[in-house]
Amino acid sequence: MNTPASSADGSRLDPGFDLYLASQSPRRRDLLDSIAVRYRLLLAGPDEDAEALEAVRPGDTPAVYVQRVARLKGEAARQRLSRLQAQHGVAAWPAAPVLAADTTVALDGRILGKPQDDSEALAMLTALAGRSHEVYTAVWLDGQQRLSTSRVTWSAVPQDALRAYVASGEPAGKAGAYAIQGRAARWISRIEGSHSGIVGLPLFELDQLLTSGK
Ligand SMILES: Cc1cn([C@H]2C[C@H](O)[C@@H](COP(=O)(O)OP(=O)(O)OP(=O)(O)O)O2)c(=O)[nH]c1=O
Repeated sequence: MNTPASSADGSRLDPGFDLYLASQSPRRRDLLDSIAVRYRLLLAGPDEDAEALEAVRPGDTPAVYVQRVARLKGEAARQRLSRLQAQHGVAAWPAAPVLAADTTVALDGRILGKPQDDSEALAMLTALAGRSHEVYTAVWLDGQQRLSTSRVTWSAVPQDALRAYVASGEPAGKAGAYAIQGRAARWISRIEGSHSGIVGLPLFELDQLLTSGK
């Protein structure tokens, strides 16, 4: 078969990027940029229910949950790529690995996802302040997975400061209602694990996946 993504001797041509990134998270894009991994976005269409993939099921531990969600995101993206290749051809959508990830925060084993509104964000932040919690990020690359687990310790934070933080808008769309790469950094006294994993894409584990496929 003659595919534009292959040379005459069958070896794969460089499509101009290293992988498809199946994520709308700007943090994941920034992290890939930081290690010079070239990506092309492969985003869910309006017909795909991204929220349904993230539903917590009875009995889920945070580790089981986050790995399932990363896998479901990755598998949905692979199907999306196949559809795009069938519609537009492999010249437009060349073969390349597909990357997906999911991040969740867990306090005493309880999953804290993205806050639905400001009051839920404040409740999450109030629970996290003055304590340690875990951040799990699962990274999925073409059917292979790695899990990054980190422990994050928050100092005690006055309620009015947490309220002001919620009002800043930063907690929206973030697991656990905070961003270690943002204003919340001033309250984090200690991390054990992976800073990039807490932000949303563990770069050591990603590199292991990228190099194990070579
Ligand atoms: C704990 C923490 C989370 N986060 C973010 C990373 C993720 O973007 C988000 C968790 O949501 P995810 O569902 O993992 O990702 P997403 O919905 O942003 O993007 P997509 O599903 O398209 O890949 O929380 C931070 O940016 N900083 C932090 O310190």
